[in-house]
Amino acid sequence: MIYQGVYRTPSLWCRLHSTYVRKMRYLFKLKEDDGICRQAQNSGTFYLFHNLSPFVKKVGSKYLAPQISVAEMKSILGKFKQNEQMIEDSVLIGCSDECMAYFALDLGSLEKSVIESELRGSFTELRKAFFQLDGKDAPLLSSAQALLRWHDTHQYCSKTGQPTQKNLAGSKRVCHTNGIIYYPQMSPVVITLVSDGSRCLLARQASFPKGMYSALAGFCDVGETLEETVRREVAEEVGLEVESLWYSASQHWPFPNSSLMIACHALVQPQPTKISVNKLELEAAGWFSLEEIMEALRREPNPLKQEDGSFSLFLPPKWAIAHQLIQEWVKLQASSPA
Ligand SMILES: NC(=O)c1ccc[n+]([C@@H]2O[C@H](COP(=O)([O-])OP(=O)(O)OC[C@H]3O[C@@H](n4cnc5c(N)ncnc54)[C@H](O)[C@@H]3O)[C@@H](O)[C@H]2O)c1
Ligand SMILES: [Mg+2]
Repeated sequence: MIYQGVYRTPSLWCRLHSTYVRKMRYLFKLKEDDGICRQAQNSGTFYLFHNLSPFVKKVGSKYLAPQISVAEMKSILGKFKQNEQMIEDSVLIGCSDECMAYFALDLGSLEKSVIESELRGSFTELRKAFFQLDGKDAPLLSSAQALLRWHDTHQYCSKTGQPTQKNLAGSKRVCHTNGIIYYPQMSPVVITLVSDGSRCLLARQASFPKGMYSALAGFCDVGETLEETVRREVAEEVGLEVESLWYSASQHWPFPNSSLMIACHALVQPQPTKISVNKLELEAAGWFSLEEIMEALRREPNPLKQEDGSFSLFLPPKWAIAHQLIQEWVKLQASSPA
């Protein structure tokens, strides 16, 4: 009872809870209550997409993701003679410290160029814009795209074949024929930086930009623990046995679909450390010294052709969790006895 009373008295509510707790409780209510979510849509802001490409503005070498007001949204929909109810197709992706809700909406059914000239920006592939996005925009657009994609591909119940309906916030879809509730999914992926104590192991797939090497990554199989996935992937991809491992951090990753990247460090026995590369998975893999890694960290994350035609080693951009793993490994080397 006290709890409910507090909820209804905003000033007391604000005094009793930190900004973070207030935001989380507010988002929870929006996901649970379509009525409150509808009100939030009428005062919130919108990140726009067109067939899953986010709307961005280029400022110098950076991309910014503008938040479109509900008034602007209504004006755009009016220009296309679309019903304002289309706003309800949006999905909730967060809120400001003042509890103003952020939504994402895909306007793929409307003419792209008209929206672009109206709002003076462009719908740009997320892969192209991702690494030049502002620190706050990248995770928002990444989860927004993942959520919009999931709704687009889960329009029908896989049991009955009947249409499913999203709740206003987009945190679930329901098949009203049999009551099955579908929740957005993501695939767990481990990403592991293997070390032998003095060197670290990096690998590249043929699809990577020339010269880029990263930590080993792999999807979790059903039933596996994270530890089992790390051990299996290292054995599968480079033929080594992990001796010990520890968790570092995690990151949502939008490519090619929605993944939860779980980053770990792993140690293998110092001897033998001969790599046997699984050519079905990787183009190349190798051990790199601290000096080589430090030099690569100073380089821009772009292909750089050398005189002999080969490409200089470069590492994933700062945003990628692989980069953070490498930075941590460098710090660890500096702090551990020679
Ligand atoms: N954020 C980062 O720093 C970073 C760095 C490296 C890789 N990654 C990501 O890690 C992911 C996994 O790496 P990988 O490609 O080496 O994985 P992987 O070694 O498991 O090999 C990929 C193969 O696994 C199979 N697979 C099994 N489950 C799958 C699923 N749920 N979705 C798609 N394929 C599945 C497919 O056959 C696919 O070709 C990639 O999507 C990549 O974008 C992120
Ligand atoms: Mg892999």
